[in-house]
Amino acid sequence: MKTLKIAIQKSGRLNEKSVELLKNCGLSFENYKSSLISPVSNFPLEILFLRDDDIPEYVQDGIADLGIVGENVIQETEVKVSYLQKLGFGKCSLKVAITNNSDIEQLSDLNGKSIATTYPVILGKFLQKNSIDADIRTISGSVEISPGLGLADAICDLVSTGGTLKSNGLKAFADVMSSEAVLIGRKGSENDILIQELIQRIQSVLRAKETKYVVLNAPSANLAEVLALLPGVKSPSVVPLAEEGWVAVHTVIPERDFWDRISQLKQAGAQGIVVMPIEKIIL
Ligand SMILES: Nc1ncnc2c1ncn2[C@@H]1O[C@H](COP(=O)(O)OP(=O)(O)OP(=O)(O)O)[C@@H](O)[C@H]1O
Ligand SMILES: O=P(O)(O)OC[C@H]1O[C@H](OP(=O)(O)OP(=O)(O)O)[C@H](O)[C@@H]1O
Ligand SMILES: [Mg+2]
Repeated sequence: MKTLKIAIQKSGRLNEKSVELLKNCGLSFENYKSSLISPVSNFPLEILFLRDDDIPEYVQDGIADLGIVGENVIQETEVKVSYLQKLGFGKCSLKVAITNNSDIEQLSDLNGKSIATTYPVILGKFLQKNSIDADIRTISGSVEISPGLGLADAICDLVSTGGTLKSNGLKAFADVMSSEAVLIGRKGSENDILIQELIQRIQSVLRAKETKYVVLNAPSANLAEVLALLPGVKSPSVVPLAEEGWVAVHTVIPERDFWDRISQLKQAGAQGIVVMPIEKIIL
């Protein structure tokens, strides 16, 4: 039987979440820091642990069938791969940032300036699109210190909390792209049966992450009002309680409108609300 290969980051921002996602998909493997390849014992899959920069090309060239990597790295390496699934972690933005005391006020002020980055390809396209003629200084890391060292007038780097910019006396100036981790495959690989199975497992984990299993008690007289607040996977389950005139309602509700709903439910007479995490939702 064919064995798939999936490339994930060996260490760094995406490693832990990538391993966690695969484990949550029911895949059983050892995550030795020293080994660069790990077989999955209960699915025809091998996991390759790589530098994230190499993952898009490995997938494009068929050395790995699948990869988990940030969209920023895919765009920078200009590979031709299929985006199979956004994964909801590793969220960040690529931004141009300037020093707090900079005289740069609008995009056109970047003309003639130097910008340090580890993303010369994406930045080059952004500058071209905005008809800006600036000098791109490609460096391999610690980009945020370059204006302080007099190496560049501005930087283009990844930002999430903004803490690194702030601690280096910089402020965000322009958004270049937003990014998150994605599952990629070779062009056409989405038709492969094993890959489809893996995507389905990943989707069931992601769906479950976005939702909570809620059990609550409510007076039967208020049931209609409570049910109107609870869209279930299909329809909420209603179970009579031992105490006359009360029911227990079981349902699945999206995390994003969770708190809103909880307060509305309480107003509608719901009590003893228990919220539980869900491992998988298979549709
Ligand atoms: N501050 C951040 N918050 C959230 N996600 C981030 C952040 N910084 C980077 N990322 C995402 O995580 C990916 C990996 O970041 P990391 O800093 O570990 O990369 P790296 O140092 O290039 O790692 P490698 O050693 O594998 O080359 C980035 O390409 C980006 O998609
Ligand atoms: O906005 P913040 O939350 O401060 O995050 C931004 C920082 O995160 C990334 O680096 P990382 O910490 O991954 O280290 P690296 O530069 O060694 O890759 C990025 O290159 C920024 O420096
Ligand atoms: Mg890298």
